Amino acid sequence: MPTNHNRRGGSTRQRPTTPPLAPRPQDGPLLTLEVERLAYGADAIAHTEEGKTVFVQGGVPGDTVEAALVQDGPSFSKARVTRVLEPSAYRVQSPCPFASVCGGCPWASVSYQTQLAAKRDNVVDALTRIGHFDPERARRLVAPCIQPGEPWGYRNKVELAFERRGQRAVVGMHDAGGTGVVKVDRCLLLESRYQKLTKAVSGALSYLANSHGLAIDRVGIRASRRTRDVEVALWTEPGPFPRAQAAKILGDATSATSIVRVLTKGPKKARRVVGVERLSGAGSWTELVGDERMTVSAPSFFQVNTKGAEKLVDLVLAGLAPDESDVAMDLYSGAGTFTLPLARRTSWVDAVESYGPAVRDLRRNLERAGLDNADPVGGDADREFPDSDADVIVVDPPRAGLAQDVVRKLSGQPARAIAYVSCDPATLARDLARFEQEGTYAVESVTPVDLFPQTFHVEDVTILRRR
Ligand SMILES: C[S@@+](CC[C@H](N)C(=O)[O-])C[C@H]1O[C@@H](n2cnc3c(N)ncnc32)[C@H](O)[C@@H]1O
Repeated sequence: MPTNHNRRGGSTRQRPTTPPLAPRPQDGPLLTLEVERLAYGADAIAHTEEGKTVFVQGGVPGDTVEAALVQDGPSFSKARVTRVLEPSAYRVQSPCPFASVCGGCPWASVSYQTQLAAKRDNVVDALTRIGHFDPERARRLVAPCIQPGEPWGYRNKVELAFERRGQRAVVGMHDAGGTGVVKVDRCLLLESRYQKLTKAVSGALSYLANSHGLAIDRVGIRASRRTRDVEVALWTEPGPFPRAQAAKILGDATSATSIVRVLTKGPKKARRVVGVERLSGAGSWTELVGDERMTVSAPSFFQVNTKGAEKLVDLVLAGLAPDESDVAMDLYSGAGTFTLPLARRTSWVDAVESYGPAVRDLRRNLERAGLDNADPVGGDADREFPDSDADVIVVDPPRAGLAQDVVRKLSGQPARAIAYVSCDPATLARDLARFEQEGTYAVESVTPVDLFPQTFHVEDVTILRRR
């Protein structure tokens, strides 16, 4: 019996038509599995008769499937659904014809209400297992997962992978197995008016790459329905590059308002950005988040779900209730998603962000908004920890979470409350346990927000209140 889904929603009873994936020559033996639940990851979980855990790609809780073994380790195995023998009531037909081959939407066949319930369960599970919170308290702390917008067409950004196959170049999405690239005609995760941009960019770049033999690491596309800005960013190593041709071909294919080249150096897994070249148009991309106008350069972080970002801002402001006499702190500020709303509501904001271009974006965004009561500092949040007493604090670190020293320094602050925005339940759970050990702040609430429907990812806003 699946544990982490609910039974709401008539649409959950539709039968799947996504074609099952036939066994491949490299696959192992076929297993018959009953899929139990969704974990924090792309695959669902089942067990063999002997009790061994199997991570099942393409499985939906409640399904009985035939699955090909693709990896058999000592403590767990991995398998891939080749046939759905008895579909779960929570299996839906994905509207995307590429869902079974593209790696972008591993939960596309899971009903949306089941996705929301599983995300909350995964956060409760992380707090209990990793943060060692009492299970009953963890369940009380974690709110139901909020749906900020539509479960499809929510993204303002997609990334395309680039693969050379002999003389040809293929530009598309990473495949579901994570080993290759699949071409997709349209990506249903993008805002509806921009879904065909993937095909346009892929076609233009395949042509350019074939005729110029150029290599590209990846391609970022950002598109805003609100400002109508479209940016195409080509990530490449420094060196000769057909700049004018790239600008012309991509411009004709996409009508982009900005085309840039992001220059990177270093080993594949640890590439460093060493510069951004404007090939045509604005050289940056602008989105509206609530009342704020946010301009970001291609390598700067920006939430991919604009309505979701607005929900995060609402939750942070509701939890902190800042007022005009307050001093605020915004660590890991990026281009200012939280800095600007805080600056409008408080007397002063100390912002810290390690990535240079994002600090420049933040300065520009503040200046354009006419806000001069914020101090954006470039550097590591620990080393550049503001030398001020804050009344309210926002932290929004990357996946790795907070350094232990940052938790210690935050715990020495006199603030009324801290809003911790997190994209990783495991590091969030670890850090919340550390906060409670420090003893100054107690976790008041954890609210999951679904910024990434059709995937296992979840964003959380935690409010820590001074004891
Ligand atoms: C999840 S993003 C949040 C950005 C911003 N709050 C927003 O909502 O757009 C995390 C940010 O932390 C920055 N960052 C990463 N490591 C950092 C560090 N050690 N100190 C300060 N900032 C860091 C990243 O460059 C990125 O902009």
